[in-house]
Amino acid sequence: MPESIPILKNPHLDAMENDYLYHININVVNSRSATDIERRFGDVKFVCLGGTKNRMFALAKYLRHILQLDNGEELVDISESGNRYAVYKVGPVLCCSHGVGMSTMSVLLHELLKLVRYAKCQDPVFIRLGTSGGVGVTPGTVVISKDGYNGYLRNEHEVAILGKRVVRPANFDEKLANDLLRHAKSHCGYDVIMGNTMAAECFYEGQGRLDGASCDYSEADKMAFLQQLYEKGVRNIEMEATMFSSLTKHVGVRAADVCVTLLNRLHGDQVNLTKEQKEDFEQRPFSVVGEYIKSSLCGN
Ligand SMILES: O=P(O)(O)O[C@@H]1C[C@H](O)[C@@H](CO)O1
Ligand SMILES: O=c1cc[nH]c(=O)[nH]1
Repeated sequence: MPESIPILKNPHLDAMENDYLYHININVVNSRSATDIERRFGDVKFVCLGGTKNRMFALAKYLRHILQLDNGEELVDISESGNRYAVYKVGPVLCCSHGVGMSTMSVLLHELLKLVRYAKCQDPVFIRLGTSGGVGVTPGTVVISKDGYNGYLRNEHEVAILGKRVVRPANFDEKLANDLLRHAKSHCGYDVIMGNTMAAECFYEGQGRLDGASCDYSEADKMAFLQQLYEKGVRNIEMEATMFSSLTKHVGVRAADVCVTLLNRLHGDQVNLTKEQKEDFEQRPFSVVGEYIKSSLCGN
């Protein structure tokens, strides 16, 4: 497949002289030929995303090591002055924190998608490395998402635009997901599976938990809901997959969601891991995605 530069899906961008990517504090001057942005970011091939700044710092350190790009210099958060998100650049990879949930992630995603367009990146791939609640799987299992399901158990993302309900399909790139799975199976000593992912608007009631500040349903209702999810092939629940898959698909950029499960929701609601267990689990998506990136950069 020939490589291509992301075009996105907004004709107004072509008419803009400059574009200030406000939340990551990157100013794109003369956006039609932004040579400075091309020089700084034109080599980016992978944009990795995850909830927290610390995790993305750890990911950047890990990638720097396995890609043999550690020059001993301090890793710099290039968006620190934006006061919202953290962005680290490790050679051709950006590692970016997106916060909790679709609304915070979508702001960052719009700006990063525009960044790779202005920088003329060749066929960049966006990958979320997250945590999630498992549905019928052993904690620690890594789920590579096939399709995203929303809180109504529909394989779509719904967004209000100009007072109207706009519904877009929520599917991840099939080939990318299969490639990630194939690579993972060849080197991971833990379970890595393909499954559908439900993205909830809320960690508590939206994910059918019994331990939120409010809950108007019974344990039997919760279990029936989780069973319904399982029957739809959903193997994990997090808070970003539908927005992430639908926006990237809509603008023609390949994306994948690789999340470790911290618990099996069929057995409870509380996340009760030790610090060491959590670190071990969070490392798993690093290894799945890191090895994939390494082999892709080597042309395998
Ligand atoms: O990448 P993270 O671990 O932030 O993803 C999940 C989904 C929510 O953002 C958050 C809820 O605890 O964790
Ligand atoms: O159960 C969980 C665990 C992590 N993240 C979620 O969104 N849900």
